[in-house]
Amino acid sequence: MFIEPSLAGGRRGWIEVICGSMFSGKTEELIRRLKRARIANLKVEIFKPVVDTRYDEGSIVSHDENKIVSTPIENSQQILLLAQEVDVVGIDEAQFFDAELPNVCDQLALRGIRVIVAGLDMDYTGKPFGQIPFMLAKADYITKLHAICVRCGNIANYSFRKSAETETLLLGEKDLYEPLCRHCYYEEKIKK
Ligand SMILES: Nc1ncnc2c1ncn2[C@@H]1O[C@H](COP(=O)(O)OP(=O)(O)O)[C@@H](O)[C@H]1O
Ligand SMILES: Cc1cn([C@H]2C[C@H](O)[C@@H](COP(=O)(O)O)O2)c(=O)[nH]c1=O
Ligand SMILES: [Zn+2]
Repeated sequence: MFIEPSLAGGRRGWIEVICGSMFSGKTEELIRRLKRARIANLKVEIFKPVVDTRYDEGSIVSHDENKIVSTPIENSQQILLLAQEVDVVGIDEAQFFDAELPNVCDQLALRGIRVIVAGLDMDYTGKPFGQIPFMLAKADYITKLHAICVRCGNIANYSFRKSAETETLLLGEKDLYEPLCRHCYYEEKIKK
């Protein structure tokens, strides 16, 4: 389990990245860290891309319906304007943000802000997703989570798309995606 670094020795910003497949617990872990920051009386702001309209427009919501209020934004630069006087910034579904995201997170960390970014590390084809690989390169702390493979029960790091659509951005849940281990993922891919 991730334990917050000590703030002793003055205020220093840093970047945490939580990555993994769908259903691996990224949103739950993000919410857990943000709630603990609030318990510590830190000022927290939470952002998600406006394209993610699943569940609730004004909150981030986990697959188990654990939720926390967030601000939907069009682009990553808006975070710089909206995150004034805050101690902690949380960003969910970060794979959907634009190419400025790593730079924005660097600037926030330089302001002394703790930045916690959660997102899918791979898209449905198994390729690195959006800015997440760049965020992993910049991160001070990385947590990779795993779901459970719905075919064999091993740990899953792939998000298998069940439908034939080929666009990268396709919002969905269990209707469209299932978490699979490497072995089961490639077995399914061959069948397609
Ligand atoms: N195959 C699965 N493996 C693990 N968790 C699953 C699975 N299917 C459903 N879940 C549920 O999803 C929850 C994680 O949801 P969430 O934090 O929203 O994940 P993520 O943001 O990574 O998609 C788990 O606590 C569990 O209750
Ligand atoms: C793999 C993959 C996923 N998506 C979409 C599907 C969901 O709406 C989100 C991921 O949500 P989660 O909190 O990680 O479960 O992303 C996509 O658009 N394209 C993909 O390749
Ligand atoms: Zn499997």
